[in-house]
Amino acid sequence: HQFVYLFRYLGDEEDGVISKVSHSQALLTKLQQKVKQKQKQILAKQREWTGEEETEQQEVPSETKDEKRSSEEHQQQQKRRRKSKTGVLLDADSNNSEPAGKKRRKGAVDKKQRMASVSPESCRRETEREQEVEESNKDSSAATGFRVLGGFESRPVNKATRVLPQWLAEPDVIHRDIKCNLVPLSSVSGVSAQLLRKLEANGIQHFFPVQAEVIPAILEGAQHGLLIGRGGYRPRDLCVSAPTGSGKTLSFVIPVIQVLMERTVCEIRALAVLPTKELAQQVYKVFASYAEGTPVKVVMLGGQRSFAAECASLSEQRGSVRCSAADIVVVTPGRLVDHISKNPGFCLEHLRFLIIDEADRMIDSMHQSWLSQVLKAVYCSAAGPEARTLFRRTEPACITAASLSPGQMPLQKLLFSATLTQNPEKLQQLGLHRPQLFSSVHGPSSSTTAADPTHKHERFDFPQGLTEFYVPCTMNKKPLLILHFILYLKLRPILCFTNSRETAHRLYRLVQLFGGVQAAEFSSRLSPGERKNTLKNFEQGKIQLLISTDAAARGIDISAVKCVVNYDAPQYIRTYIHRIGRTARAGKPGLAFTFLLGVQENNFLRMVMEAGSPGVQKQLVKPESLKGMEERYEVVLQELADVIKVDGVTVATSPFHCSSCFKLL
Ligand SMILES: Nc1ncnc2c1ncn2[C@@H]1O[C@H](COP(=O)(O)OP(=O)(O)OP(=O)(O)O)[C@@H](O)[C@H]1O
Repeated sequence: HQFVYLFRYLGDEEDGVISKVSHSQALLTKLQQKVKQKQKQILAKQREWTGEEETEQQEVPSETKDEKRSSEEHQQQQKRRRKSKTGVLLDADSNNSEPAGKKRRKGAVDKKQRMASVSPESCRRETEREQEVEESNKDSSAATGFRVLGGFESRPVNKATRVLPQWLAEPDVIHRDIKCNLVPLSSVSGVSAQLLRKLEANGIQHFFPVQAEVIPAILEGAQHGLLIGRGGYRPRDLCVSAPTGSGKTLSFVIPVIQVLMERTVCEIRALAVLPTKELAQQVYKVFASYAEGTPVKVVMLGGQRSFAAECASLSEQRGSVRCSAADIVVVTPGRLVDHISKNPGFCLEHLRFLIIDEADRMIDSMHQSWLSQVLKAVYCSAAGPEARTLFRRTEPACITAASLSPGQMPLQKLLFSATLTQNPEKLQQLGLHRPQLFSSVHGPSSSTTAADPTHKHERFDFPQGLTEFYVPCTMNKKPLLILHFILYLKLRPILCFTNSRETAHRLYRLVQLFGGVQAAEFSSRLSPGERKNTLKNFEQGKIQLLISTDAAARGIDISAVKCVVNYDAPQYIRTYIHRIGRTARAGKPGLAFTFLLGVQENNFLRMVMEAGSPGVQKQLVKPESLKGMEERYEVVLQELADVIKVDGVTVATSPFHCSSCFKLL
């Protein structure tokens, strides 16, 4: 294009030379002259920028006004072209606002900095490469009169290594093997006889490894009373990453009740935030059970009752004084924000513990800004008259002699998850104070990988008693497989996960129509009351097959679940870990099956192995094993189409969306 442009430009200009030599030769000569002129101009301008005397400029024949304009236009066009091709200017440009000399100096500095940050060997290679490019540029410049741009060949780039903060890279290790690392209750000091008796009464003879590590750490932070931590400093925030079913709940319930047992003030001093109503209900039950018989009061705010009823449950009349009826509040983020903003009686100024269970999921729900609202409510008295009271607290800042006197009521954050993120940017959103991480390791062979901060994939712990299988299948065999598991292999109760509530509902209807299995569904199609009853029935053994969305994937503790089936393969490793973690809890054995279509096999197996799974075994089900059910299945599919129509399930949102495709369910 540049050539075409220049030829056209030169062709418009008639002069006497053209009549003597051939047209093309004349054009070429003219072109070379123009290029030389341009180079001289650029050189002159560079000198001008660098403060040198402009001498050669005068030797350049002066251009007519039109030529100048055309030349400028040409430059502009070239510049635009270069920009659009490479995104950057590759040559010294007189229209550039940055002086060329300055550019050169900057380039040299950049290069120096680059050189300083790489190894001597790569330094040498880079210099050699640049010299080669320069040499070839010189040769071609001499031959053609053009400056040849270069240096576009692909070069190896030094990989950036991920460096974790020390607290994440070097955690306090929790033993993964529960059974071999049970700790006698009496070995953990600081737990009152009353709580120990309660533990024993609930069938707990030993502490699990996570409890033996975390309970003393929380108690230590409150050893010198509620006001100060060890050595007079604010206690460190704690993060706990331990496998599903390893007993994380008791590792915060016991020490928090222990610390708050001396009921010095009637105020909310612990807040446990959980992502769903069902989980909040479950944790509330554990808190309530261990707080019974102590002065500590626990209140649940999950939206099951009216807002007014929840407000009333938070305060009580003591003579003429109204005070908090709750020491510990268990809450979901939505309801928490409602109480902070609409309930004037909801006071967090005395909050000592903020427990964030399923912390990675809670970080993802940070858009609800629940944490910033909690912190605002916690530190709101700093500027008011209460600022002079014993419980004065200010926003955490640098520790100075002045900031430590008088003592402040600290707020300690306690984070728990089986899949705690290692992403420092995500964790930063929580504003952790000198965090301490407790984490389990993956066994001797892979422990170095787990601790290796440069490892590309996040690795997690899998429950020890768990055996993982995958079942290769086709879409239309999936319902038959689940029926086969229940009716012939007698694997029950089964917790079965689908990726959508529509699939959960249709599968539930199909199993119902097929008969012979007590099934139920669990998803957002159900009201909170219905979900609560369904879980209760499942726990009591009244349901053999519970077909659920990921609503039941996290935290739900039902010890009877012997088998988890991923009817739909999970998309994310975290989802997989939480789903399969509904079985093999508390060191018990459990089975997890994942139904995989041919196209899913490789990706799924890679994802699971990279996450640190000890291995997923292939489980083949012979087609003959399903033969006996096929006739009935065909009949049921016809009935199902009508049932689904009545139920009003949006067929279009489903992957099985035409009547013939119901066969694919
Ligand atoms: N020391 C113990 N001895 C016996 N059973 C225990 C002990 N600690 C906890 N458990 C039981 O282990 C089960 C799992 O505990 P918990 O629900 O706290 O696990 P978790 O680590 O929170 O799991 P998830 O990550 O799935 O939420 C519960 O039924 C609990 O009662």
